[in-house]
Amino acid sequence: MLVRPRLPPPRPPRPPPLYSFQSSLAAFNGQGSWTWLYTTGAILFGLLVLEQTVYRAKKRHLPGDRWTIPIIGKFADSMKPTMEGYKKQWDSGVLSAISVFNIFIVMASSNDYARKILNSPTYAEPCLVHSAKYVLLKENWQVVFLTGKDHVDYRRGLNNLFTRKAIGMYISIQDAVTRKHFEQWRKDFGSSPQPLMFPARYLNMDTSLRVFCGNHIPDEATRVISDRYWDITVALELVNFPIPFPGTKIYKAIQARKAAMHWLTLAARNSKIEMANGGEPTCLLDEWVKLLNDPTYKGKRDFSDHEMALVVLSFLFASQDAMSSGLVYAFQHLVDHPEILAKVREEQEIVRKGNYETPLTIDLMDEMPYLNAVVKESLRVQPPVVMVPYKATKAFPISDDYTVPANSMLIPSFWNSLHDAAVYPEPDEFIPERWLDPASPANANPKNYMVWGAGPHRCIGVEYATMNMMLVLACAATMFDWEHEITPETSETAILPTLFPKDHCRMKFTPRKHS
Ligand code: HEM
Repeated sequence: MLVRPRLPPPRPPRPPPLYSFQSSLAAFNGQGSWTWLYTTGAILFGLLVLEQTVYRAKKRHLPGDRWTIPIIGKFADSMKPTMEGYKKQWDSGVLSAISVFNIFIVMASSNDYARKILNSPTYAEPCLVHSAKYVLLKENWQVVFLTGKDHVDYRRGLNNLFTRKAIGMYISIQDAVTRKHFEQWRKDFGSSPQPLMFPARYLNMDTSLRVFCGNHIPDEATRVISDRYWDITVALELVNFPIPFPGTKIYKAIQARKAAMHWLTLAARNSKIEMANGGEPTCLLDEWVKLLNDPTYKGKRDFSDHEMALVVLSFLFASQDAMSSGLVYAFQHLVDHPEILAKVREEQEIVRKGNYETPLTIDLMDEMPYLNAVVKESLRVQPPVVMVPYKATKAFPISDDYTVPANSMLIPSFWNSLHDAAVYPEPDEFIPERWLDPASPANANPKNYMVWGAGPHRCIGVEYATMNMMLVLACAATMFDWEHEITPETSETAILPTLFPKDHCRMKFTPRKHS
């Protein structure tokens, strides 16, 4: 008998796969694939045309590339900025346009336009690079980096920390810290030229921390914060990998900020305890706590330890790189102009009468107009901060024929103001004498001197920074003979984004013998 094999029941038909590589490949050979390709291509093309159209509509007649590089714009240039590149941009027009990752940027290079941006708080406010909110903490924007009336009120309170009386106290701290560092410099720089940049940065950090926090933090803290602060500096470059993955610059900067905030918060707490116990102020935090405890003080309110630490952190952020740049270039200008260094020493001799061990005071500093002119001129020739980023909060009619579109970045730059030959004849030359004649074009045009910015956000630390630079130079001029090793990179500029000589200024200091 023939037995028929039993057939399995028929399978239900398989549902079509959601995605099949084979079927896609096959489809590519069919009609639908071309439609898909054409559509995608058309969308991409449309987006690229839209990008160019928007760029050109915003740029209008301003100088700048006629077409922007798709998506990235001038990203490559902003990764490796050079002074030559900046100068080319500034000289291309008083207002000029660029685009980076579709952020439309208007650069203002004339004195009038730079000042107009800084003095138009209803249209423009300071903005920081993307990484800043990670590095300096988001809540800093609620308490320190304010704008408008909130900023004016907050700043009024902080101005009390930079009165002449307070600066007088800070000078004695600056003097002691500087002399301590010079003992070390004697050993480190004595035998052969060494790069000055990092020792100058450490000196500045140590001085600032002692001025701000006094003895409320231990010595080890100033070293830790100083060493790790470099991670913050490099993370605040114009362009950085935007997400703080472990190992990225922003990640390292966040760790550095956490270390700094730990010590700064402790300092605020210690200062409050000491002032509550009747102590006399010996640093900026003490001055502040004492002011807040004064029942007649109008700006009285509670400041948490954390908020006070944030303020000190923002002072460090605003001062550390700029002060270090200013100081390194001041050394370089003076050592390269021995006749000017000789005049600084002559003035020191007259004012201090050979008594170089006695600490400097604010009254003695008042008697050093030549040294003051040296600092002013050095900062003019090589300004630490050449531009500051602002943002147009609404359409900003900056000139009769151009309105900056809302949300554009606006970058007032100071270089051309500070190198204007009509105000500073021989603008690239280091000539402190131009500040000594009250009728000189330099003194007659104070609005050109944009080293400290202008308007409501003008630097709060002008006197503090000037005094500190004068003090360091006064001590170094009298304690050491200086030598400078010129290298092929001496006259090249590193943009970090404050300016430094590319070779970090190689100096030798040997103890000076006084007759
Ligand atoms: C050579 C050293 C320095 C230079 C060249 C410098 C330059 C500047 C510039 C250009 C601005 C921006 C101004 C604007 O937007 O109009 C600024 C703001 C500021 N600077 Fe300085 N600065 C220096 C040192 C310091 C020091 C020592 C401190 C702190 C003690 C400090 C604290 C600040 C603060 C808090 C701001 C923001 C002010 C605000 O938004 O109201 N700076 N500085």
